[in-house]
Amino acid sequence: MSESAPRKLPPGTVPIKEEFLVFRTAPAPQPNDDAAEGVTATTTGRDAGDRPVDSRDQPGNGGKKSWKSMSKAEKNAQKGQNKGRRFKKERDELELCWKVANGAVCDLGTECRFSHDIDAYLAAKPQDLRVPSIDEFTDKPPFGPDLSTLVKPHPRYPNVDTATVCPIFAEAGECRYGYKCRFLGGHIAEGSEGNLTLAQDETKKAQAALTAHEMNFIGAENQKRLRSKRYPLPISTQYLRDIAPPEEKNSKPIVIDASRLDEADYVAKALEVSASADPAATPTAEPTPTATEDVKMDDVETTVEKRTGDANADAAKDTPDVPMRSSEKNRLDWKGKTYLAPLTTVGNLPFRRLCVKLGADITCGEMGLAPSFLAGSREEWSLVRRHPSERTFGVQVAGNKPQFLVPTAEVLAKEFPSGLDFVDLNCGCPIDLVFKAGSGSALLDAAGKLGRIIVGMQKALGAIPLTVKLRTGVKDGKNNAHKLMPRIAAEWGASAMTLHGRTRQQRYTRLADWEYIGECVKAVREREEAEDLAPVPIFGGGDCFSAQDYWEKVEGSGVDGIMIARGALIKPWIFTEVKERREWDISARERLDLIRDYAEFGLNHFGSDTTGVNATRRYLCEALSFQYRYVPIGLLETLPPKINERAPAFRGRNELETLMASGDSQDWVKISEMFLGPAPPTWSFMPKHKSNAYGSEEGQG
Ligand SMILES: Cc1cc2nc3c(=O)[nH]c(=O)nc-3n(C[C@H](O)[C@H](O)[C@H](O)COP(=O)(O)O)c2cc1C
Repeated sequence: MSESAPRKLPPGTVPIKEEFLVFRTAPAPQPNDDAAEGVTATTTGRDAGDRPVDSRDQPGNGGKKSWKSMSKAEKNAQKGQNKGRRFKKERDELELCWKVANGAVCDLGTECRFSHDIDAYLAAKPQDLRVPSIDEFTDKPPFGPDLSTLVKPHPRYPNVDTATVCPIFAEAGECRYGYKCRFLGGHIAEGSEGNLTLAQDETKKAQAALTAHEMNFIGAENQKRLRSKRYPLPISTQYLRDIAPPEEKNSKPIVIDASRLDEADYVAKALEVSASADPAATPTAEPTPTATEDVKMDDVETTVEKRTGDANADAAKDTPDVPMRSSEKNRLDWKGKTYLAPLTTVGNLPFRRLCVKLGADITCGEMGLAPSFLAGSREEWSLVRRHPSERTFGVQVAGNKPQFLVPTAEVLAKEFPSGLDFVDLNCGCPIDLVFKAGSGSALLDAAGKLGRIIVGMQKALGAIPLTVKLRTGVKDGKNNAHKLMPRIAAEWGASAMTLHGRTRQQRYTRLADWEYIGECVKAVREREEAEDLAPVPIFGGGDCFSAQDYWEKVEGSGVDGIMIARGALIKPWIFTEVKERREWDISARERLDLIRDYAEFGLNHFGSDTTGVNATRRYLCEALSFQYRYVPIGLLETLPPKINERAPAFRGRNELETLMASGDSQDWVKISEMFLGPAPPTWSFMPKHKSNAYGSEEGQG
């Protein structure tokens, strides 16, 4: 409770009503979004000496050393990312063979290194879980039901809860995790000998082909062909020959060399590509997700014909240096649509699915690295996965030269002619290792190369449109997007552009430059008009945090829409607000219901076995590491809320709301346990940015 209020809040503080403020008014530490995106202090050329006043300077921080009393080395160790964090894969103690787990016979027989004894496995297996319905929750501790007690244990298999519902079975009519599923009681039947068998729901299975199966699987054979450089790349080979300097053109054969993976390797490590911990991307031993490649969504089907190999063949015959016009491709009709920005780690498929449910029209996968795609990396190809609910979906690729990016585009187009609505070229990534390799935002300062990349990728993609995501420039005071963007659209033929209104050097603490975004839109439109070209969609990005903000920025700058990133991470319902042009005072229970949705989507994607449950838990905690930053708008003196304001310590309108505002990573684990059952004793969550790892010294009331 507020003991010393009223006190004047410092400028830049979230205007929380006095009755919700707790004993002190110092704002919470500014969350480090640069670290969350993967940007280090060296990227920005600034030290964290400009760290805002934070609660580590306050007494009562759990016995930890105060910020002021730390040595420089200790401060350095505290700031930025938790680089050493690792997430261990949780497994069952007794490992059951995947074939047997699915009711099949294992050809390896006694040679198989996994158990074939279902009864022994079920006896040793941790007990079933269930995702409680939202009606079982209240606003007061303990908030939800005790998941350690099974509702209706099976008479002979006491670990199996016959009252549970398996989220995968509920959607797909079958569960690919079979006996290994932690929601097994949701899909068992009694065998003739009193044994357990696996149930199937044929009606659901038929429906699921259109609504539930994820799309865009490259397949093991293609990965192998990529790895061994046997994947045919006629369009790229021709294009790279055509753009090669005259002395090289005829002398040596063009080799698309994806074996030079040192760049990709270290970048991938630095980025901690989310899929590396994604059990859905794990190989052969685990179940192959149900039929996917030939699943087509209704509306996608209509475009299939337009995107057949013929378009590719035509592209190959084109004159090499003449860009393919966006008018020759599937047009992107993006006006008035909402766009969830690509987000490494946190913009995974379950999160995108949640945002789609809440109104996001366009979604884009996490950034993947072109050399890793070409090396057939399983993790990279898992980033291409799409849920059928994603109506307009693209994948994002980063790379430093046509030799990587054009072939990657060719493989994408060949493998997923109906599974991708666009491919996005990353020209904005600020991360040191990406930038220093000449990828991401480094391309902003390499116009000639950028042109060759865009023209080549457009050709290789055939009917699939290429879009480009930019920052305003590399260095502060040296914006150059206004010069590049008209060329990207009019000269090189990209089909859409998105512009994050910051330079590479600029940190999130300074606001995006929306006036400059407006100047860039104007420059593009002038050039298009002068050359009688149809306008391509331009989306702006930066700091959008409310419906009011969205529409003011759209109207003020002339963009066709806004690509939302952190706003969606903190409040995924921002898409509903934008569409309905209202600010939503969402209740804590409504928010909890969205967390429940995320848990179910996560189990569907990452898996419902022990490994999948804990991968879901990990990504749920990653999501909560942003969502706790939401200050309920019913607590505010004035609207709209702003993303760059810092929250003073506050309490919610009830205990659940207070819990959801906790910055303590242990509380995020606690929330995950409400839906996923107790975290294993060996499991821990370390957030990406250290300000969170420090725990909730703010004392949320
Ligand atoms: C955690 C995080 C991950 C991001 N990952 C990517 C990415 O993979 N690709 C990309 O182009 N931008 C990425 N970005 C940048 C965002 O897409 C967006 O351009 C930027 O955050 C500005 O928008 P905002 O102010 O709405 O957050 C990331 C940003 C954050 C905070």
